[in-house]
Formats: sequence, structure tokens, C-alpha cells
Amino acid sequence: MKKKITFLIMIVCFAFSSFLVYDKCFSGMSLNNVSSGDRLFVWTITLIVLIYYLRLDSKPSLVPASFSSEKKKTDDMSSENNKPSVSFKDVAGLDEVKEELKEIIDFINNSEKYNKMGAKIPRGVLFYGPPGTGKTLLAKAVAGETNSTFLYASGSEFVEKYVGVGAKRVRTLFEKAKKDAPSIVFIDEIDAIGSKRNSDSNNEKDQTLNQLLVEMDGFYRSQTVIVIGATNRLDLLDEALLRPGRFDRHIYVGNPNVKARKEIFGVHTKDKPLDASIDIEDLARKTHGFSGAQLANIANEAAIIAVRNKKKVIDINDFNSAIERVVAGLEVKNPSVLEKERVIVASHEAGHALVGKILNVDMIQKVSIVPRGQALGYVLRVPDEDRYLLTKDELYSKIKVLLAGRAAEYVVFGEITTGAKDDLTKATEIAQEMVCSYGMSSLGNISIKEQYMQYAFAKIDREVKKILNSCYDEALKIVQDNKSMLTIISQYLLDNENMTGDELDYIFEQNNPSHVLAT
Ligand SMILES: Nc1ncnc2c1ncn2[C@@H]1O[C@H](COP(=O)(O)OP(=O)(O)OP(=O)(O)O)[C@@H](O)[C@H]1O
Ligand SMILES: [Zn+2]
Repeated sequence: MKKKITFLIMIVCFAFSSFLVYDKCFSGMSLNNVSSGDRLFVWTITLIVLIYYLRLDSKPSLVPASFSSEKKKTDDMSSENNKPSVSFKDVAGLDEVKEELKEIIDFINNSEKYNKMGAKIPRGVLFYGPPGTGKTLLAKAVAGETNSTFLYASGSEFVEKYVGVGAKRVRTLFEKAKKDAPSIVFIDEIDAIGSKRNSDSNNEKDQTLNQLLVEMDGFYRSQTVIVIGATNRLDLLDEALLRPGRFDRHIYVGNPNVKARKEIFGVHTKDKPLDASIDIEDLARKTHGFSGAQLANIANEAAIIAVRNKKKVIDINDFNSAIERVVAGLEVKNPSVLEKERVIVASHEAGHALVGKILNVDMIQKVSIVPRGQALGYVLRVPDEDRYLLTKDELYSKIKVLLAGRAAEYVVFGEITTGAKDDLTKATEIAQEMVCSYGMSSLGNISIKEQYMQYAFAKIDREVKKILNSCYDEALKIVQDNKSMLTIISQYLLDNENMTGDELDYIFEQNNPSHVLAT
């Protein structure tokens, strides 16, 4: 509305300024004779209107969030009316999720059948799970399978400081969805607007959430609009949002297992020329814990690396480099690491590799002292099989391997460095989970929710420290007992920068360590 008024003002000003010029010309003067005062007047008016127009444009717009993000996500849309060309064929793995969604697809494709029976079409579906697992892709595929309009919005786009703006955006989004029905409204990061409301329910976020609830309650039967929300934190969502008739179907979308990883690699390499040396099954085994997005990224990175190396096909080395890049970050070219620091890093990484190998924690693929991302060195490890349950002993071993880098620094140099920062964070996280979620401490079989942790802080802290200290002592002992092996590994790293899992195995076979005693 405001834009229309501004446009009108612009037209009036333009007409007025034209009149001034015309008037001068009409009264026998040429344009050159228009006085500089008149010119100034005309220009001032035009300038004022222009500034006003630009300022209005920079104010929070009431255009639905979907409009902006649709533009970013047009790669897999057909030009006609935001209808995605993605189908279930493009979504690898996730068989049980697709099975569950088939019912929704039938609701949309055959809504008459359900309406006749008086059955209500489900309004909302909620995908939850870790990032990059294909939630957006699935929502697009539902739209593709049903030839529905796909409207994308991210929850954070509705968060505004001006009261009412978010709510208005929700309204506009749903108006469009109803107009273009059947449609799928996909709201990513729905927790940004859908998290639990406060008691003073008057702020902007609550209004936005209320508007979303109103919209979801307000469809007519004839309007097939399905809202798919996605979140990484189901626990944060307001109860009202999860009630029947709203987001009452919750579907977990998790990281792919080995079979799904193979299929995802299949989807993302189908148009790429692969060398015969590539065994997709082996790649799938090596990428435990990776999300679909990371696997897609690895396939793309491998292709880029192959092009960079002027190859005609993508070979296994390109894939290995791509995996390292995705896991550990960009290799730092010409790193300026001091020789003294290189020696410390070599011992630190050798400590991880040594204790990892002795305790048989995961399969070590590579140990490196080539800086990548922010790390000066790293050990690439993957479990040799998909694991869903871990024993208490296995968790202890994981912590020991994490703390072994620091233990090695202490054994070799008699002092410790800041290099163990990430290891400490990860080790502490595991120990906290053991105490608060898995009931694996002397506090007993108990699960302590985040909001109650502050009341039991001292007890939790004591238990976490107990776990970490005993693991560190154990790691220290293994490193001390196998110091000669540690020296061999770290010297190899200093000479060669990298060591493969096979080379590590070979060194162990040749040097017959005392690890049988240590374990
Ligand atoms: N199951 C899968 N099959 C094929 N490709 C996948 C799969 N999962 C993820 N991908 C790839 O990863 C990309 C990103 O996935 P997507 O955006 O759907 O994840 P998401 O779960 O919505 O992530 P986020 O929670 O971060 O928004 C997809 O465009 C696709 O290329
Ligand atoms: Zn480390």
C-alpha cells in the first residue's frame, strides 16, 4: 500500500516538474532559458522523492520470506510457478521416511477421496534431526511428487524487531500458499519462531507464532496446503505447535547408515566420470557419521580437485582429499609453523594414533601434521562399522584417545600446550553425556535435564572430573609404557608429514609394542 502511495507521489511530482519546464517553454523560452532557480526546484523535488522511495524500500518489507529464499533455491525448480522438479528418486536412503510420506502424497493427490469420507487432511508434518540430512530435499520431493507449489521460508526470516512484521509475513506467506494450492509450505529452522512462549506473551516472536497457529487452523477443506516444518531441536518447540491438527506428525530424519551412504554417493556421482579404482561401497564405509549434505559435498569437492589436477576422470585420491577437506578443512598452503611447534604437533598426533591403535578405537585412516583449517595436525578415524550402541568401556576408551595427545606432549616435553583445546571440549562433552544422559557415573541410573543441571552442578562437575582424570591417567600410562613406539611414529610424521592407517599397522607389526601389557 505504502509503495503505491509513494509511486503516486512520484507521478505527481514528475507531472509538476514537467509542467514547470513546459510552462517556461510554452511562454516562448527555450529549455536553455529555464532559470537556474527553477532547475534547482525541479531537481530538489525529484531528489526528495527519490530519497523517500529508497528509505521506504530499506524498511522491513512485508513481502513474504518465501519470496526471497525461493530465489536462492531455484536450482531445482521448474520455471513454472515454483514447482520443484525433485522427486523421491533424488532422495537416497531414508526409505522409512519416504514410506511415511507416501500417505501425505496420497492425501494431496486424492484429496477428494478423503474429503468424501469426512477425513481431515493432515495440516502439518515436522521433520526433526541433525543438519544436512535431507529435510529440505524431502519437502521439495513431496511437492515434486504431487505437482504442488513449493514455498520455502526460514524461521529466522520471520524474526523481526518491529512488532507485527513477522506475523504479517506469515499471513502473506499463507495467502500465497492458499492462492496457489495445492502447495507445500516448508518452514526451515521452525524453532526460531516456534520455541516455547514466555509468560508475558506480548512480544513480537509470540505474535508471529500465534499467527502461524491461526493460519494452520484456518484452512478450508478444499484448500490443500501442507505445512512442513524442520528443526534440529524438537524439544524446544511450543506444545501448542505440536497439538493434533497442527504439527502432529513427527518424522525423524537422521544421518544415513552405510547402505544409505552408498545410495547417496550413487545419486551424487551419477553424472560424474569415475575412475574404475573407485569402490563406492568402500567410500560409504569410510564416511560413518557423515550427513547427506557432507557426502554430496565430498562428491562435488572430489570433482573439483580432479579438474584442478587436470584429470579426465575422478579417482580415489581425489575422493580421499575431498574427505580430508570436508573433515579437517582446507589445507594451509606454505604454513609458517615453527620447527619447535612441528615437533610438538608430531608427538601430539602420534599420541592419539598410538592410544587409538592400542585401545582399538575406530579405524585410523590417516595421521597428519599438515595444517588444515585451524588444526596444526589431525588423525582421521572412522568406526569400522555403523554403531548405534556404545558400552561404557568404549566411551572411556574414546576419551582416553582424545586425551592421549596432551598426555604425549607431557611425556615427551614435560609440559602441555594449548593444542589440546578441541580434544578437551570433545572429551568433556562425552563425559557430561555419560553423567547426565547415560547414567554411567556414580550418580547412578539417572538422566538430568538441561534446565535442572544448575541445581546439581557441583555433583555433575565432580563426576565429570572423575571420568576425565581417570582417562587421562590411563592415557598417560599407555604413552609412557610405549614411549619408543611414540617416538617412531612422531619421527615418521616429521619425515613424511602423513601416515596412512596401513603404514601405522606396519610400524606396529615391525616394532612389536608392549601394548599387550598396557591394555
Ligand atoms: N538423502 C539424501 N539423498 C540425496 N542427497 C541428499 C540427501 N540428504 C542430503 N542430501 C544432499 O544434501 C543437500 C542438503 O540437504 P538439505 O538441505 O535437504 O538438508 P537439511 O536436513 O534440510 O539441512 P538443514 O537442517 O541444515 O537445513 C541436499 O541438497 C542434497 O544435495
Ligand atoms: Zn589432539
